[in-house]
Amino acid sequence: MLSKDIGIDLGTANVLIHVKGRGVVLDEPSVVAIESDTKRVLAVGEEARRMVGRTPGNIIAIRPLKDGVIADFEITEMMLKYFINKVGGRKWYSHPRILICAPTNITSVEQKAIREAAERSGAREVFLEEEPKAAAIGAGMDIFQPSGNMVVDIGGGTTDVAVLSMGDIVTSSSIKIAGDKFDSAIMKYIKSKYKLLIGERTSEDIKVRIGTVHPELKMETMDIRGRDMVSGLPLTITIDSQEIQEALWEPVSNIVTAAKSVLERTPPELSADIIDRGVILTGGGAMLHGIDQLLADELRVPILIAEDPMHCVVKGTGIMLDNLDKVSKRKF
Ligand SMILES: Nc1ncnc2c1ncn2[C@@H]1O[C@H](COP(=O)(O)OP(=O)(O)OP(=O)(O)O)[C@@H](O)[C@H]1O
Repeated sequence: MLSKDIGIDLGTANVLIHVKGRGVVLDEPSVVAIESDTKRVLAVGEEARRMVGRTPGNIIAIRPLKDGVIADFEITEMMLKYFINKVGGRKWYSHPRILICAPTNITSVEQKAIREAAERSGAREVFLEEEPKAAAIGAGMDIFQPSGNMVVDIGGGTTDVAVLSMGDIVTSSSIKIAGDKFDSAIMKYIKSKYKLLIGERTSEDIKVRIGTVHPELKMETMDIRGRDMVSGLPLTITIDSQEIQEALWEPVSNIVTAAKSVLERTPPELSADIIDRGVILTGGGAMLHGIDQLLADELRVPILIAEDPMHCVVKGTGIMLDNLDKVSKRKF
């Protein structure tokens, strides 16, 4: 029987679960496939993600969290319960405490829905924490000292920028521009330049394989397939990293602006600490080629990519559960 505490990163793109003593035990896309007429759930997570853009009319693959908010909370609840049961099964009878990092901008109604979903899955107590705090802790920062630590967490739906000191957020900004917006910017660019329609998964693949925001550092090409808007037939074209840099310019400059605005609002003593320690990048978007170099050029402070950036938030939830007396214990 398990009585372990569990930490959950309920992300727009991925859900990760950390169980005390076992580490990260689940890492799956936030996708649910349902039959549209009966609303029957056909698949959750990786299996459902493989269906995105490839389903017949009566099946839809839904991403219940979008742009950092819960777009469909019934499905979110279903997904959350499915994942909690998957890692604990019937063994959760001794009721774990669950700490969840959810998108920053969720409403109190959505918070309640998440709490109820977690409770119905067997939680004894449910805590909510802010994502950038967990990201900073999971990246190895000691945010409990009276000194400045800055984190930029680029996820799927939101980018959270925060300066933390003495266990709390001092200045922050959260914008709905992150990995998903990068993918749609690539789709839009290819549609307008080549009159070629590509899907979400192809676009993400392009970003990960040849995408860059610093063209001097990378020049690769890739053949991509889609549907020609003129003939309506399948077509293959070749694109390069410089074109992707052009496509990503707008969303990436919004992230630079958000980071600058946080620095501008940071008290000078804390700014000095940030110059010494550097800014830590977390989230999947931290792996976008050249983003560290670009931010270093623009912000004129050292930028470091966290080790294992996609696991920082969930690792942070694990550490916070061990130190519940130090964290804010925002039970919701
Ligand atoms: N190598 C890579 N290069 C660029 N982007 C990447 C790479 N690997 C993953 N990503 C992107 O990272 C994003 C997912 O990151 P992450 O799992 O941290 O987000 P999330 O926590 O689910 O989202 P949010 O924090 O907004 O709720 C996706 O948009 C994915 O395409």
